[in-house]
Amino acid sequence: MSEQQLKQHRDAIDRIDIEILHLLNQRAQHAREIGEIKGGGIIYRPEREAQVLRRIKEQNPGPLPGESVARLFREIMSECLALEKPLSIAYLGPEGTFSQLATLKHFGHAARTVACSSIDEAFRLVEARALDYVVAPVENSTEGAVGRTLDLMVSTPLKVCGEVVLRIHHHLLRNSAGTDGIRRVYAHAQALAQCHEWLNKNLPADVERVSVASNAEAARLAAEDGSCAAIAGQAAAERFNLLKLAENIEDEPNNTTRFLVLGHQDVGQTGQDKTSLIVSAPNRPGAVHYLLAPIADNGVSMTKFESRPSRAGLWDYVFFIDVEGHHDDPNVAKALQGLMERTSFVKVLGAYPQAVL
Ligand SMILES: O=C(O)C(=O)C[C@]1(C(=O)O)C=C[C@@H](O)C=C1
Repeated sequence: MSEQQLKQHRDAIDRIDIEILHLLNQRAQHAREIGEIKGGGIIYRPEREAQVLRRIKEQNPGPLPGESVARLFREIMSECLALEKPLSIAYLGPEGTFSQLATLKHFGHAARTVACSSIDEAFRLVEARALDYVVAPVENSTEGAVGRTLDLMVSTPLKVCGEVVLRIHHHLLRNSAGTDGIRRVYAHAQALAQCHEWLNKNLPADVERVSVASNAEAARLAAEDGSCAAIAGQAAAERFNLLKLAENIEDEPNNTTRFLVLGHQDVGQTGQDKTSLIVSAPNRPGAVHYLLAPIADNGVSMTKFESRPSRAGLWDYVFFIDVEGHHDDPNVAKALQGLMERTSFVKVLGAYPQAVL
């Protein structure tokens, strides 16, 4: 390519950048005015955000991939929303955990993310309205349910208003190159379990595996001691300036964690929603089958079914159910009505848009 052709393209990019800049600010101005119309009411509108992102993906002419343009618009909306009112989001800290990554993926980088020392504390701060929303891990594709989040959902007055699905990649991290001299590997218990096969194959048997409270804590410990390594994600590697000795060491390549976003609001329909609920059933043969019949009878698909012992009575169970659709969609509303006629305890946790990113 000649110098002259290069210059032509760069001149075009310069012009386009200024156009984008003006358009972005026009967009921000509209958001600011919407903020005034809302007048101190609820600023964050998950249903509208999902519609904006879906529309961008559908209408994207390329060559940029749909996922990439959606990510860019995620950040644009995050900045526009912050002009209306900056949001504060509680997550299970410390900084650099997958929970923080999930929070940023869902709310964008203009949101203020607040690291909490436990999932309980994160819920409590939002329940007390000290922070606006909480992002809590609820299930992992290899490790299953996150029990503490499920237990908190039974009693919280908060409502589910969104979901985030995050691909989990684990790396082996150290403060110097090479695996020689590693005596110990720190990781969260779930990360140790998710990388079990890889560790068996790639590290000597006498390397001690020590579970700690979070992957970020593991990275912090490895940063301090050259004879230790950590298993953690990209964010923790960056935060503690560690080298990646091996990337993507999780045994299951499709390892994903699903998080729920909880706040104080009901979310409207978008046409591609989920509803989460908790029901109880007595410990009797056929009880669950009888209870769930209205879901199938109304053509509603169930995307999750998780049982946990109820704390109320010995051997009674509560069931965490996700169905496709919004509780105001006619078929879902009928299914819920049927459920309520068959059990004494149904708690609708919320209806929210299916994850877009
Ligand atoms: O449409 C709104 O209600 C807005 O406030 C605008 C906007 C956006 O930037 O598109 C910003 C924040 C909301 O969560 C949804 C959308």
